[in-house]
Amino acid sequence: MLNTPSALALCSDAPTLAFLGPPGTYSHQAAFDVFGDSVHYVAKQTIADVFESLSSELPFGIIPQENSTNGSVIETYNLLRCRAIGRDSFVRGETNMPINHSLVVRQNVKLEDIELVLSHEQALGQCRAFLKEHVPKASLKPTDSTASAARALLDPPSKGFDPLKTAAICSTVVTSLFHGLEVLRTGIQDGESNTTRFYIVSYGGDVLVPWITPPPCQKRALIRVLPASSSGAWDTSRAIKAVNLPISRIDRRPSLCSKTFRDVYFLEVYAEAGQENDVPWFDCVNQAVERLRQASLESTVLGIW
Ligand SMILES: O=C(O)C(=O)C[C@]1(C(=O)O)C=C[C@@H](O)C=C1
Repeated sequence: MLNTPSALALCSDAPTLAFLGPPGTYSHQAAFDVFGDSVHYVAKQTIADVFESLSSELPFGIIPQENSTNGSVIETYNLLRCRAIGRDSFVRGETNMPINHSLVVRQNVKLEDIELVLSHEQALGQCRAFLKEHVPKASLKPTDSTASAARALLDPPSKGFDPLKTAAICSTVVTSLFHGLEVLRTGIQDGESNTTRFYIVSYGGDVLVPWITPPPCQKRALIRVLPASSSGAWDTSRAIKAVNLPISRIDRRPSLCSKTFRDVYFLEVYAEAGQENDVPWFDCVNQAVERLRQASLESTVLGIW
């Protein structure tokens, strides 16, 4: 659980880590579980800002990747298309966190007053059934993060909505960080075991990640694959055959190139239990990349961990 005052006790040479802010987001809590007092936390406004801020001065970041109820975090996969990922910045690890959402309001606001619900689009998607049943007439408005939704409730009404008729979906932690808010309902997520997986990213592939407890070596890799511009239609089975490693997930996003439906694919691969020690994992992944190249598929390793 997040424990913000301890951040003050950091030694000055601790590295910095960017997270989706403001303080009190789930990204902040997930990072704190993994890094505790071993990093300085730097809040960023959007997930894109987390990626874009990575540099030798701000070498670490945490980004939400997938939720067990609502699926892939689209914003993250859109950013993983960027050339700088796999060249300057890399995925270095992962962490899972159970997500328990609350409906938070300004003090004394009642459920029947609510006409608008603010939150990150992932959180809105994870609470669909609750919203339909309890505030069916309320409009839903996506915000940069769950904690920024809560903070907006403290803004004056001039911001385009009335905070006395608005609720935020966020963690209960925000009520101890922003005064004047209270929890109306808790445990409002649809999935029984609502969990979000986060990627830990770093600027440069070699910089030592300051885990408080180093995770066991997982032998995973994320590979971005794009059909070569000269090749014909994309054939998923060709890529799967060429990779020839177990694939735990495949994501697909528009590549934004001029050729219609020439999408970019993200393959997360892993080492089969028992086969880990035959060939070093790093070599296995590079051999897969070479096979993809031979199959006319342009690929980039976005991370090996
Ligand atoms: O808005 C936050 O609190 C976040 O950290 C982002 C995020 C996400 O994008 O998935 C993280 C965990 C929850 O799934 C909801 C929102």
